Amino acid sequence: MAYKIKEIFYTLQGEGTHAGRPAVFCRFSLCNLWTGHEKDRARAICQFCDTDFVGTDGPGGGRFNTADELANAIESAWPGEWDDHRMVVCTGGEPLLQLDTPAVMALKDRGFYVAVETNGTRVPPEGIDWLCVSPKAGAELVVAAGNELKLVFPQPGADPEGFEGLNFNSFRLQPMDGPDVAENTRKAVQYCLDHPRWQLSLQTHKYLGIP
Ligand SMILES: C[S@@+](CC[C@H](N)C(=O)[O-])C[C@H]1O[C@@H](n2cnc3c(N)ncnc32)[C@H](O)[C@@H]1O
Ligand SMILES: Nc1nc2[nH]cc(C(=O)O)c2c(=O)[nH]1
Ligand code: SF4
Ligand SMILES: [Mg+2]
Repeated sequence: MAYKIKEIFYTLQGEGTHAGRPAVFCRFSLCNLWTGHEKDRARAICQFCDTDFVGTDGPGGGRFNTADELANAIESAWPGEWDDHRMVVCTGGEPLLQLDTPAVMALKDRGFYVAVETNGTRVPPEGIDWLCVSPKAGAELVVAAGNELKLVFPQPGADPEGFEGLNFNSFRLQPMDGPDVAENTRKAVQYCLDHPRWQLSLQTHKYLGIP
């Protein structure tokens, strides 16, 4: 199967438990909750997306015909040394529309710790090392277990209490970026203080001005 990839780039994981860790980001094209076109945003299921995942025209992006081709491109974005620390973050768009077992295995064969950022509407393939699920109001959640549940907050129709019984090791609130980010950050801080099972996840790359 061919993989449509928007961009491949090396940066620090900005969010969640692994914030600060160097990783290659592989951003898959396509999402099942929004076309990615601004004209469709108001009627999308997920309306607050901060990401351009349309097409294959970003740095390092393209169509990769096999899992090995994709994994080779990701490997070539990792700096030459430090091979013991290889990490890839598969994101998008919605990576689980395309990421399959052959791709995960090709990455693990090359020594990568494979992390995935998903909206939780698709069953993940075997072999993922770190699964971060970010549920969206109005979208059926089919992934009820994983490493990290990272809820964009506040989201009318997706209150944190609704997810507390799921099988995750870490529960995070990430302030919704956009015009109200300052207020959303204050609300997320207060929610964590009042409900200590929840920890704050900041999008640190945005504060740092890195990709
Ligand atoms: C662009 S999404 C791609 C992966 C997947 N489709 C998902 O939604 O989890 C990557 C992460 O950014 C989060 N995100 C998207 N838009 C955001 C926003 N406006 N503010 C804060 N986080 C946002 C998502 O919830 C997800 O955790
Ligand atoms: N630095 C950085 N960290 C991230 N963590 C999750 C991201 C994403 O878009 O999925 C992201 C991103 O786009 N950049
Ligand atoms: S599910 Fe993820 S990629 Fe899709 S529109 Fe929402 S935040 Fe963006
Ligand atoms: Mg991002």
